[in-house]
Amino acid sequence: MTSNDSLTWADLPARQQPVWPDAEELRAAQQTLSTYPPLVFAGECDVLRRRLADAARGEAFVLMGGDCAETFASATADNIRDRVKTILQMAAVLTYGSSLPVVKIGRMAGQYAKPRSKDTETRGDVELPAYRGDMVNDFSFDEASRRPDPQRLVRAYHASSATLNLVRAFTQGGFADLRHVHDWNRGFMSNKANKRYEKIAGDIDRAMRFMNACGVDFEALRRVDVWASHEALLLDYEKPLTRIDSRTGRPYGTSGHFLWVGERTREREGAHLDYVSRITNPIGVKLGPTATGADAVELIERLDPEGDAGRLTFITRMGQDKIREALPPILQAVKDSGRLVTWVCDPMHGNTFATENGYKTRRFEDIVEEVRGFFDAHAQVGTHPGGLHVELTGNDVTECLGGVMHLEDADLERRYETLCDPRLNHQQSLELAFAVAEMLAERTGGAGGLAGFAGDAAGEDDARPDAPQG
Ligand SMILES: O=C[C@H](O)[C@H](O)COP(=O)(O)O
Ligand SMILES: C=C(OP(=O)(O)O)C(=O)O
Ligand SMILES: [Mn+2]
Repeated sequence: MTSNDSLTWADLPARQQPVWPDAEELRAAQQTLSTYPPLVFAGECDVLRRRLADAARGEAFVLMGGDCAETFASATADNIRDRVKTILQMAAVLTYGSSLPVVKIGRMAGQYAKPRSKDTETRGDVELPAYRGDMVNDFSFDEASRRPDPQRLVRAYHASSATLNLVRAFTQGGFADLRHVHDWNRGFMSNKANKRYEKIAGDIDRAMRFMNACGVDFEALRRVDVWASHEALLLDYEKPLTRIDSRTGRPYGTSGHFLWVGERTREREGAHLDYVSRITNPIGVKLGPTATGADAVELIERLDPEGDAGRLTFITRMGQDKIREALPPILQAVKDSGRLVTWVCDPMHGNTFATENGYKTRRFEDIVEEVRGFFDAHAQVGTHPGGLHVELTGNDVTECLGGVMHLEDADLERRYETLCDPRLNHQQSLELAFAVAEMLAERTGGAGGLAGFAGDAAGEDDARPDAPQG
């Protein structure tokens, strides 16, 4: 990777950017970032692009998950480990159910900036700038905390670097080896979902011991790839971290392997689409219910002109009440264009609402219903449901309603810790993986173990609101 001195950027309008109070402070922070080493490397991004191409063809399934908004304070070893473990557990369940490789991507090591519905927040008679993520300002509700501070761009780099270092240590050092499938469940509060997980882990363990006895070499399992992704929202952060790959002379965003453009910043003439059109990473664009088939085809022509499978992922976030109408025509238009993209379902962002007691939340059952609508839409059109994008944590928070614990409005205040959107807790994340594994198994013919898996579920968890049809 070489410096980005040769890169020039068009001066285009960018939505959702903070108003930095001091231009000189911003310039200094960007200068600092431009001297720092890349967080990820071009060759790694290329490998991920090939994995995403597998998912586009229906030969792999993507699991992307992590906080809505990472915070500097929560970038602790325990939190990062528990999030990685949750993703590994979900991936094991999905692989078990579908017999497909799962491409594991964290919403992690860079997810520090947020688009907001309103520029300001009012409490009582005080109005202050909205919290835009730790990369911009602090959540505390006072004037000094909410002032955008460019030094936070530099802190975000260091927090991302430390997070990525730990993720790499966990996943390359043997911790993510499938032979530790039981260990990932340790330390979590005992609940129905992880009891169910234990059964699958037992099956996987037995299969591994059988294969070991047959002389299969498991060394390759020691290393697992967990990639880093975030929304490429703050261009003042992304641009100084964009570098030229010395092998190919092409620019890569080096703040994360996979970068996406959000629903609020995907306007045609804006700086965000222009930015991702210039980098070589695999990229995503969120598509909400107002997107049309023509929009999708236009995005493909602009962002993947070379027709490079795995380059472009559409992350659809329609809402469970809209997906069955909104998604099929988009899938059909893309199919008719003859182009291949990776389709990923974000069942979170179209299903957010506020409770009477004032919490922003989502219902677990709505989330499952949107994924079901996603699978049905793909079955109807004959395209591949390529993956799942969720906001989750490994902690036992109470932010989303429902699930086997039947969390209700009154439970939310117990552990509502997110600074932006409500996340699935550990148990709800596993439950979702079970539900999606079944949808995948129906599609792929599934693993031999799936019949028992569905049977177990019906017998043990008949109280589950999303009880799978055995
Ligand atoms: O994750 C993103 C949120 O949905 C987005 O930031 C909007 O949140 P808000 O409506 O609370 O501003
Ligand atoms: C803001 C987000 O999503 P969207 O752009 O789909 O609203 C998000 O992923 O946190
Ligand atoms: Mn969010």
